Amino acid sequence: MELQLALDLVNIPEGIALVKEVEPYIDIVEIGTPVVINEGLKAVKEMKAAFPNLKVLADLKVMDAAGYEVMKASEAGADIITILGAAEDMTIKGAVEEAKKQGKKILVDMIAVKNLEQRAKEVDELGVDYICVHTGYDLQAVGKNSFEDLQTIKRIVKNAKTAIAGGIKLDTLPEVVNAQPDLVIVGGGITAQQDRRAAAAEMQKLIKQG
Ligand SMILES: O=C([C@H](O)CO)[C@H](O)[C@H](O)COP(=O)(O)O
Repeated sequence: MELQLALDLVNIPEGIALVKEVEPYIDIVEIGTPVVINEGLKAVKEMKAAFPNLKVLADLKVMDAAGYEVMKASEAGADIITILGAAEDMTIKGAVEEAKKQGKKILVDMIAVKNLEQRAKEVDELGVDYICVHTGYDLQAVGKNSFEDLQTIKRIVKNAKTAIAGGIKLDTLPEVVNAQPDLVIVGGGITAQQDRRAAAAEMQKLIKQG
């Protein structure tokens, strides 16, 4: 099980400073969608240059023209690129094909997918690397989480690795770890804590024990 730190509400220097605090405890650093919108793929490039030993995920949430977007993110240094599960099959196939060419991985974000069982099965057959259940900020705000959805994809997915994102905190991490995803994605559960290093260290401990 791996731990991914999601950076969403920072600029590039703040992001780099934050990763410096928690580097020993994380496996992957995510350049979140808001950071990509504000800073572009330069954020991926600078993060990879600052931390060549960490995997960098570009949270592009690709919906169309995946071959081109995956190529650009790969050129910037991303190791993993996200695409939406709601995208057309041919878009997801395009992403997988380009990622293979570039030696990169594709994570499918199942945010807002209505028939999770059916879509997870379909997407799994398209050869993606990760399938991620995700409760976005808007549904977190009304008290939702993806813990049940994680059980669902653990049952359905046969080939891809499983991942979970959205509002995971230290007190809810044990429930997540119990379900044994391959990847746990945490943003505010680390970045919004007073002692980020301690939060990340504790999370890594729970994940490695699990
Ligand atoms: O993907 C995310 C969200 O859609 C904003 O881009 C976050 O990175 C993801 O939800 C993890 O962040 P937290 O919910 O703060 O843990």
